[in-house]
Amino acid sequence: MTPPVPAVEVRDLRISLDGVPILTGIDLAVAAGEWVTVIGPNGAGKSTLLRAVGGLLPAPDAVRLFGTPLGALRRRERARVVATVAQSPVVPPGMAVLDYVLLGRNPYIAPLGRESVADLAVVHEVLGRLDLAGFSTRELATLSGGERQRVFLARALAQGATLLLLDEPTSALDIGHQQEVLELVDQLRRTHGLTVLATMHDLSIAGEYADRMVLLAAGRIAASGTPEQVLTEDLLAHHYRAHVRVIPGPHGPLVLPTRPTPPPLS
Ligand SMILES: Nc1ncnc2c1ncn2[C@@H]1O[C@H](COP(=O)(O)OP(=O)(O)OP(=O)(O)O)[C@@H](O)[C@H]1O
Repeated sequence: MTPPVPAVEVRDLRISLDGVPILTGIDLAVAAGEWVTVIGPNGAGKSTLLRAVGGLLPAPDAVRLFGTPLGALRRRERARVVATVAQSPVVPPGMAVLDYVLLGRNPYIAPLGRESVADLAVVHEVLGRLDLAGFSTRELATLSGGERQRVFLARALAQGATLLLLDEPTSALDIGHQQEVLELVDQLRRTHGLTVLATMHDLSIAGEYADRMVLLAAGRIAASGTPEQVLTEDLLAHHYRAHVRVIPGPHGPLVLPTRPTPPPLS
């Protein structure tokens, strides 16, 4: 039997930016329906990896989405397959929330055409799911950081792509909204077969939702495997230079930062 085609297949990905090597020799496969979270210290290359997988950096042959090389997908085709929530998306000045989320439907609207009733229905449904219905006429720039982050996710969900790339999707959210958003993504994964490739700095939350994790350090994969295999005190101490305790939790390891013993007062 031939193995199923992965949603994401990255082979020997090398990215340099302004002549500086950022990613070197990355190999990664994400199965359809899987949730993989990339962790790693600041500057490790996590966002760069997501941008390359999303087609926002040139990697036409090193990345395949559902078996098709990125370079063979036209922009509109690509947008129906993969939706990205960037770390700090551009906020168009003066744009209302509803119009911004409607941008997610562009891959389905003919050039110079108008959105259909079905497009608007998708947008309203997504706004409702993300607790944003009351914000639809508000100017996006006036929302709080957390409200805006939910709008960015809403736009990606309205895109109807089967692969979601989430770069720090919950960094501005309070713990209630963090759980709400991640539970929604997980629910969509189960009901709609979404595949998720995410980056996160909150390691305990990352481990609770991911099937597999990848630890990126200095542009290379330093470890990958289940959350239990990657979230170890030794790996985190080595790559983050952090003092942590890792204890078993009900849905994955819990990573607790612990202060190093302070020197005695002289
Ligand atoms: N245009 C550029 N020219 C040179 N270096 C760049 C450029 N863009 C990004 N970099 C560098 O690439 C490295 C990886 O950046 P990236 O944003 O992918 O890291 P990250 O792991 O997502 O970090 P963080 O956790 O801080 O968000 C960083 O050292 C960054 O300074």
